[in-house]
Amino acid sequence: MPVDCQVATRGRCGSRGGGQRARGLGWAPFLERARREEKRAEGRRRCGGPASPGGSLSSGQRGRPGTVAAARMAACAEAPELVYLVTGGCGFLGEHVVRMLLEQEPRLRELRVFDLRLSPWLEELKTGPVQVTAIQGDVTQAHEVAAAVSGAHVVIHTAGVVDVFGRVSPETIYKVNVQGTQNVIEACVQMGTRFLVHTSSMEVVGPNIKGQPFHRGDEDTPYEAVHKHPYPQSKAQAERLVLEANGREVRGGLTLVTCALRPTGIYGEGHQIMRDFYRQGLRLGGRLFRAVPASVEHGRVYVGNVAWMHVLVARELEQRAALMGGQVYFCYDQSPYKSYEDFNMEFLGPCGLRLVGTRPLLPHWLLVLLTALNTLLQWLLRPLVLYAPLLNPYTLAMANTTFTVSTNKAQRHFGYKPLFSWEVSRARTILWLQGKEGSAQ
Ligand SMILES: NC(=O)c1ccc[n+]([C@@H]2O[C@H](COP(=O)([O-])OP(=O)(O)OC[C@H]3O[C@@H](n4cnc5c(N)ncnc54)[C@H](O)[C@@H]3O)[C@@H](O)[C@H]2O)c1
Ligand SMILES: CC(C)CCC[C@@H](C)[C@H]1CC[C@H]2[C@@H]3[C@H](O)C=C4C[C@@H](O)CC[C@]4(C)[C@H]3CC[C@]12C
Repeated sequence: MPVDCQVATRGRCGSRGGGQRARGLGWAPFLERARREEKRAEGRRRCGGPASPGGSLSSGQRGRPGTVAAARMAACAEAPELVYLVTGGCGFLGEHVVRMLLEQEPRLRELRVFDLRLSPWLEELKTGPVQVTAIQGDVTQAHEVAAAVSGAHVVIHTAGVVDVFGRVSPETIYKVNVQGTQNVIEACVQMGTRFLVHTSSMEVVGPNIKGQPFHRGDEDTPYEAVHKHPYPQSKAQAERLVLEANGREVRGGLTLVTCALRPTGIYGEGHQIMRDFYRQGLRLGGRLFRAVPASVEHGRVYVGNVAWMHVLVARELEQRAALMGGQVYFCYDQSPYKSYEDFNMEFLGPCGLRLVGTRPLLPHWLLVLLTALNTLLQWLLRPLVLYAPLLNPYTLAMANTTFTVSTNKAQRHFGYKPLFSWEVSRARTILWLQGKEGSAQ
């Protein structure tokens, strides 16, 4: 249920600037409510009033950074005001999607952020021109999802359990990732919400259990997608549900338009595994030891670009429903193709760490033995303590198997171009790692 709801004092049709990051919530509630009502009325006068969820989205602003104010003005002149729901909006990716929407979607009236655990940074967003509604809820609870979806024009479903370390039971992974996604679909159908963007994963494709390489493949590259691990299995099942739901009739008689995005390994501000490697390196006296060959390429993509792609897809889904509905898109940008460890060193190096060895220090068979030992320990210790190291048979196979994408499908279908260059993505990630800057906690 909505636990809070706030509209800021600036007109929704006015310039946005960087105002979303402003702090300070010291207004008296009644004064704020009055201003809110006044602004709403003004917005309605200037923008022609809100539309129903089943109504038209009226596309148009294929916004690039810096054009938001103009786009907002233009949007207000003709478009309805939109309500977006982001599930998992307090997660690593979710936070970036939320911030990106506030910066880059000029037609936004209300942004609902739905998550199991709400983050404190949501507070600062409530001082901007868009109504940010924080909803503490669980995607496995159909009624909670339905209540959150009710009245939304677009749902961006990023919520999920991301676990390849054995921290979460397979049952929970399935319940959240598959049943949760089904609940989101059913809520859209019941509530008449037409546009659903789902965060899938490259792991829906691979690496597969045979460890076959996928070298700069695209969405049509043939690959034997066979999984045993609960996480990729659940993501594959969820993606299938989303794609199959495309074209279903929603309340009001219109059809549901769905789309799935498949990021490769995401990095950027808020990436906890990167931080874990950083801390581990510091503990080891500023060194990390190479474990996988430098020749293995592992696909990575900057979180800001993944968020940007979500925002663009959501924006373009209506106008290009016939083309984009039921489609999958890999998330890509200009991040270089490198091994998992060499890529991490792009950030950890400038933070003072060193990767020791030009070749893996331990022979592969020993690493495999270590992963087996970790699996055994995890099982033995389970009744007493959760032992979930980074290295297990699955993560070793992932790091050891070339899996990179090279595609321009998103560009062809909806004009996607990365918003952040590799240099900027790298610099922002380094600053965050050093604790100097960055939105994600
Ligand atoms: N991190 C990656 O490298 C990566 C790569 C490809 C795809 N993805 C996908 O992107 C999405 C987001 O991943 P992330 O890395 O940001 O993970 P994350 O764990 O940081 O974020 C997931 C969010 O979902 C929320 N959530 C979990 N269970 C929930 C429930 N039952 N109800 C409501 N909210 C719930 C969590 O509280 C969290 O805020 C996931 O669907 C994941 O499969 C991630
Ligand atoms: C040096 C290695 C042997 C140490 C182990 C690295 C391991 C923890 C890394 C390697 C690959 C990583 C995954 C990959 O980037 C892609 C995804 C897809 C996404 O949907 C969820 C995250 C995940 C699984 C990364 C998790 C961490 C992995 C396994």
